[in-house]
Amino acid sequence: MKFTKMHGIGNDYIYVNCFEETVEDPSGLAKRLSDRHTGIGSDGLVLIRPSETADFRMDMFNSDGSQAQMCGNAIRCVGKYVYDHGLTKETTITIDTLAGVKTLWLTVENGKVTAARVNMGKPEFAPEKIPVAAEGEKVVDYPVMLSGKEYRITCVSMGNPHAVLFVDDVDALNLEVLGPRFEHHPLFPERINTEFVKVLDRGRLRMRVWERGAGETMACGTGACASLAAAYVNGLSDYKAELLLNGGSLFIEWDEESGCIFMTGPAETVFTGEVEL
Ligand SMILES: N[C@H](CCC[C@H](N)C(=O)O)C(=O)O
Repeated sequence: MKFTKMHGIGNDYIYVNCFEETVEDPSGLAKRLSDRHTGIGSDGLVLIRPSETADFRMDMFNSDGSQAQMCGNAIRCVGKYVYDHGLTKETTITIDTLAGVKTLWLTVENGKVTAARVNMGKPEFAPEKIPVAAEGEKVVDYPVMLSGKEYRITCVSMGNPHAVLFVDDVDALNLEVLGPRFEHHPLFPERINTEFVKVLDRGRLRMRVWERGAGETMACGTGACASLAAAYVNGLSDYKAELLLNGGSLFIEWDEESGCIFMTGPAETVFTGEVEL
């Protein structure tokens, strides 16, 4: 099977062009090929497929084999892949996902896509739609006991579930310990992506993330959107901010008129290859 390795500020995936390849068991393949010793090495697997309702379809699987509704860094790379490989000549395209159809505006330099702006849709705060097993209209600045310590979380869905915490020093956190405790907490029936955010100022947020099904990644596009939304509703940021992630920056803006969040960031190709299945 042919594949292309791509990343969005270090959040790296294996991309398969399903116009040419057939993938029988994407969940099992994601687990096998994501291994950074016995596989190709990645945060997961992304299938680029035809769509009846949009220009293309993206299906995304974490490195543990679980399928996610949406992936911000991956959708920018899908936009890059389809343009660079001549599957489209358009620079405004639509990609269908389990979180609905997303619109992308591609930045082309020297004939190749270097970045994309994505309409990530509206953040969802209703607990039952995230889902979070909590009462009330929203889960904002909500106390959670974890290993004898109280944390305060704000939960948002960008199609996939997020819990955002505001902390004083993200680099001091032991995510290997803390991350799984949030990911598998009974509050989250479908598990959770957890973002740990330090507010540098109202326009700059430093973020680390423990991703559902992947562990700590270098970046998380949906998580960056959830973090901006959470910072805004907690009165900690303006409606737009630079999100400083381990792998680089994403620019996130919550458009008041449409209620949608827009994400802008780079997309890069690392290498192409073939793998024996
Ligand atoms: N781990 C996430 C999917 C990948 C999201 C992230 N890599 C992004 O860029 O949005 C989940 O299970 O919901």
